Amino acid sequence: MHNNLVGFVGWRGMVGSVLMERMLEEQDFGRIEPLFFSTSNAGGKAPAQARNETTLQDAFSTDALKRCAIIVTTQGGDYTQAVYPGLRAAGWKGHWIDAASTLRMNRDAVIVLDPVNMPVIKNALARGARDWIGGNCTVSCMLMGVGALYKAGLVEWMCTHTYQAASGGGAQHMRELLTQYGTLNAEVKALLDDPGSAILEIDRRLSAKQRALDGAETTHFGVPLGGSLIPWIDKDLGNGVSREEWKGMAETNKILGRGEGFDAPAVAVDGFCVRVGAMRCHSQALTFKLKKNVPVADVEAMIAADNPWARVVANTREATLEALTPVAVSGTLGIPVGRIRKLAMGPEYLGAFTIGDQLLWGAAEPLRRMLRILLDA
Ligand SMILES: NC(=O)C1=CN([C@@H]2O[C@H](COP(=O)(O)OP(=O)(O)OC[C@H]3O[C@@H](n4cnc5c(N)ncnc54)[C@H](OP(=O)(O)O)[C@@H]3O)[C@@H](O)[C@H]2O)C=CC1
Ligand SMILES: N[C@@H](CC(=O)OP(=O)(O)O)C(=O)O
Repeated sequence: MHNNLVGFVGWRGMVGSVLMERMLEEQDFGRIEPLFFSTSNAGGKAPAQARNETTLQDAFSTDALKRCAIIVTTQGGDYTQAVYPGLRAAGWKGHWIDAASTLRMNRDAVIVLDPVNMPVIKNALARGARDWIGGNCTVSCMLMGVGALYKAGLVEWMCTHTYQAASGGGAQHMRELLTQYGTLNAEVKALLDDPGSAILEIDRRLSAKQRALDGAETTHFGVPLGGSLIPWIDKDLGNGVSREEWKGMAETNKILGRGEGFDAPAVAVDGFCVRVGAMRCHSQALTFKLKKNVPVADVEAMIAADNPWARVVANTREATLEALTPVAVSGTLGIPVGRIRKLAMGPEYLGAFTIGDQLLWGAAEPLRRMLRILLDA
């Protein structure tokens, strides 16, 4: 095993491309010798970041993968399932950093989000852990925003209702959403151009077109998302809960070092996960039952002080429209938390709204930072 050889699988995909961009911005490639893999073009030319290893390696070759001290994969769960068990069975003892959910709940795997769970990561490093998995995008973005309340032990339970972007499904889903918007616009364009046209006629035609969108325009979402929403994300667990909703509680607690396998009891987290027509930011409306009545100003101060990316947005209309929308957040590492206020149910009930770019903190950034942690260890 070559000491600073870091393998990258999935680097040209959507999450992988965001990871490459961030690594270039942070000059991470100066610390490593990258080895680029491909599932479709082994033997081809590696990207410009390659230095000595300029040929794409076969991502299914255990021998090629075994050369790496660290493997970072953003290729997806099917790839992890196909390759990881055989690689470990072949005796590979390197570090595996992965965006996919496949290994997340394995006993020995750590869900990495170091601004929130550095102690959990350090403990795992000390006991020789080697599997470092990025969390679900909604969970990671939420904890980057309001992790301070969990760290302070203030949360009795949390209910989250999400507004998740098309990008969570992948690049093809983003394209499909935009295609739908285009088709719908074209359907009513002439009426829109005529200021005297009747809005109910526009609405009637639009609804008819949405219902009539052909299969080619709903291949990925299954139904129209443009001008609509889909209150189900990921698999049906068969008990009325979607897999995305199940991850909310399972992953939040695992990231925080609570629940099964840890000494601290789990915090109840539940709610509904909804796909909306946003591009790459996941938004969430949060309801907390706090263990005690904490003044809003104290909550705001804790969130603002927790990490350099969480930002409190004043609970005013003007500030909300300026800073608390997917459009304002997209492509940035900032995690705004706004609409912070006490709810009518009582002084322990707190509401908040938070947004995160699900390709940055939701996917690529925790992996990039875990690589740095391993390089610094
Ligand atoms: N999308 C998301 O929001 C999140 C995704 N993840 C995880 O990351 C995994 C990868 O997601 P994502 O990046 O969206 O997947 P992509 O579909 O964008 O990329 C996955 C792979 O597809 C291959 N590919 C085929 N055609 C193309 C093309 N035209 N352009 C680029 N790549 C192409 C590439 O492999 P090759 O180069 O080998 O051909 C690439 O690495 C997911 O399966 C999931 O496990 C995790 C969190 C969030
Ligand atoms: N399921 C998320 C995206 C994702 O990839 O999540 P996970 O990494 O938990 O499978 C979404 O659709 O928005």
